[in-house]
Amino acid sequence: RRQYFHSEDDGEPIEILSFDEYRLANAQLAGDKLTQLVSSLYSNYTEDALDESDDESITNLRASEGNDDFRIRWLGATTESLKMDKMAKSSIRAFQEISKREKVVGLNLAVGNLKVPAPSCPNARFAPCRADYQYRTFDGSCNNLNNGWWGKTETPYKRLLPSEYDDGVNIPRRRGVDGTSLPNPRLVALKVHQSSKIPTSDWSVFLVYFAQFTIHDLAYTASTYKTCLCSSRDPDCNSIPIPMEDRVNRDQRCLPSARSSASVRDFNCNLGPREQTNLLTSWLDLSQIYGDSTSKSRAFRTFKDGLLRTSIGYGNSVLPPKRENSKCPYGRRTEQCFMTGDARTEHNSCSVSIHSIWIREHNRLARALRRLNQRWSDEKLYQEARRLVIAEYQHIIYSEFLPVFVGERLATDFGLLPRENEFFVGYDSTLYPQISNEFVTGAFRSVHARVPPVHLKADERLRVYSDVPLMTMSMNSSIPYFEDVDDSVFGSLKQRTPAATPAVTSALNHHLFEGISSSSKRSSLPALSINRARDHGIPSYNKYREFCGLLRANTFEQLKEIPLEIQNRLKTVYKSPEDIDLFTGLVSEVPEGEAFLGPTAACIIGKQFKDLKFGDRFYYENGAPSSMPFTLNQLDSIREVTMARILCDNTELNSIQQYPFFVSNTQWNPVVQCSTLPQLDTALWREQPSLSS
Ligand code: HEM
Repeated sequence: RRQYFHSEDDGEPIEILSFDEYRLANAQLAGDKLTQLVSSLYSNYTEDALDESDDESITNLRASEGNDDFRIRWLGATTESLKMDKMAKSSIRAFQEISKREKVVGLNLAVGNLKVPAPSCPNARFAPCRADYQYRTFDGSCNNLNNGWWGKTETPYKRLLPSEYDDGVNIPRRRGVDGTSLPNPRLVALKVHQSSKIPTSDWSVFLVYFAQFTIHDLAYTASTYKTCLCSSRDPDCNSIPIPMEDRVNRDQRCLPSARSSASVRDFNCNLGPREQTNLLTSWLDLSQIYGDSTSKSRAFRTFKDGLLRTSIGYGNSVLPPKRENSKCPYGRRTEQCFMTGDARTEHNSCSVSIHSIWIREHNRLARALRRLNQRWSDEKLYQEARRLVIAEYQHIIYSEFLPVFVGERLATDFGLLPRENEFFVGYDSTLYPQISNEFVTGAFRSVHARVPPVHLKADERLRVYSDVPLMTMSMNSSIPYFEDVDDSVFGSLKQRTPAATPAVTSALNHHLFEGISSSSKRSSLPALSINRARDHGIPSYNKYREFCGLLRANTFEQLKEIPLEIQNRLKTVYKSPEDIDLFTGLVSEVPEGEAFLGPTAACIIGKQFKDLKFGDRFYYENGAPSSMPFTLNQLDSIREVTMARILCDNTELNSIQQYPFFVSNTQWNPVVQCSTLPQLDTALWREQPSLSS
């Protein structure tokens, strides 16, 4: 049985009873009495939560940002996510109140079958779905016709393992197995994630930025939207004190960090410990391009011939539309920036370019469809081009990206590889498709350890002409207007990623946000990631080893997937393998065979992409009538599309290596002429005249 500590009473660990165990132990409360008690208390608290008028954070948010939804999103909070935060915190307070009243210290009412009473239950406010609507909704709702909110924006993450908060429900994980404090996250960043000279690999840096592009489609964790000073006692602040050993940060007292916003467990009204909200849709649906609400999607459209809005950047390159009359998210130069479905796109020039390439692909296909189907309306052209671009993107994810990222063996075991012919028949409407908390706070973040310190730039003939330090090419929204961003993608095709080690490059480990943050002098990305997972109550790495079929280690020596030298580094900060933080453990592993990531990260990611394939009614290979399938001929043609072809069709490249996720070599990844690569046969989308016309 797990042991927890009460927030007010840091002394003795207490045992947590599940709801059913509690019922058994307290016969006088058997039956409905306890449920009634919860309901009445909960209603008191949530009535408060639903009253928006006194909601300070929502008012502040609107006051500071006006009605600029794009900027508000960038800040990591929305009106909905802040409302949910309030409601979830009310439910946590109700648990604490009940546990106090019943004088059962540590009773975990969060475990069991207690329900949020209507009307507070989010599902009670959710409109029914239309089964006959043939396209994906923008906010991801109604993909699953029985559970319309699954995969929708602003819904909770799921978990692979139960949360472990310090008090069982809310306070960040902060103690190890022996009850003493876990190591300071910044100390772990210094001792384990210290950068050193790292060998390179055959994977290209393009793989790293394609991964980032994917996460900008899948997950963005809602924040409590607090400005945290080092002296702040706000429970939403969870800043990291500076350890004595930290010479870089002698001029500041902490690395400020606000907690992620709280969420209830799900929309079916089940109560539970604190969860976190994903602001984005769970689906692989290019929501970062098309927007994740109907209103946002409209801001990206020209409403003519199905085209997306664009702007022209340096060297005549086609970029996302410009942001008018609004503050830019990042930058030392903030006079010009643009508008995307996910403002994190503006993180660096490589992701700006990848983003623009998919917008160009949409417009390329919309024009081709228009040539074939003169009578199609703007709406039809837009939706059909959107459906087709999402299909190409999903095909690249499942046929090229995942076999490299998680390895061919795991991709096969999880059933991720596309079929060679015929339709896919595995759609499972009972599969819960939410992004998992572990995927976003641990596994996908492990790519931070593969970001190189400098970035190559190359011309369209793939000739490298300069290298740029990471921090110069990132966090500057105006870059696309004074340099050709596509050169960053060309450079990334030529550049090798650092090999898999726990080292995180100095720009991210020691100089994050330097010169651009108003609340701190600088920060540390691995320290923030470790701290974030504790904020989310994510259990230790060792438990995920077991979850993924690896040995749960009793000693550091049993961590066979981690090299001896790294085991020794881990021992300098952790007292037990049971305490190792998820991010730190994942990046310490050596990848198996051909995989880019270690076995535990690959397992968490493989499982997620399985859910996103088998649980997505609109998955491009799905042949069921309810998915509005492509014809088999169209599907075969989509299966010909490759990452290389997309890059050729939408940039100035005339030649490229066959597999862009690897740097080129003469044996199995030669540079080939674009014209030799297979191409989508758009003629298959010519609408046949119906018999009646
Ligand atoms: C190139 C430089 C990069 C910078 C400066 C950067 C910076 C950041 C920052 C500041 C956070 C939030 C940390 C927190 O407070 O929890 C974050 C989160 C994250 N980053 Fe990066 N990152 C970079 C590259 C990447 C890449 C290449 C990937 C590829 C997969 C990636 C994946 C993620 C993920 C999955 C999260 C969590 C997102 C969320 O929970 O909303 N990042 N990154």
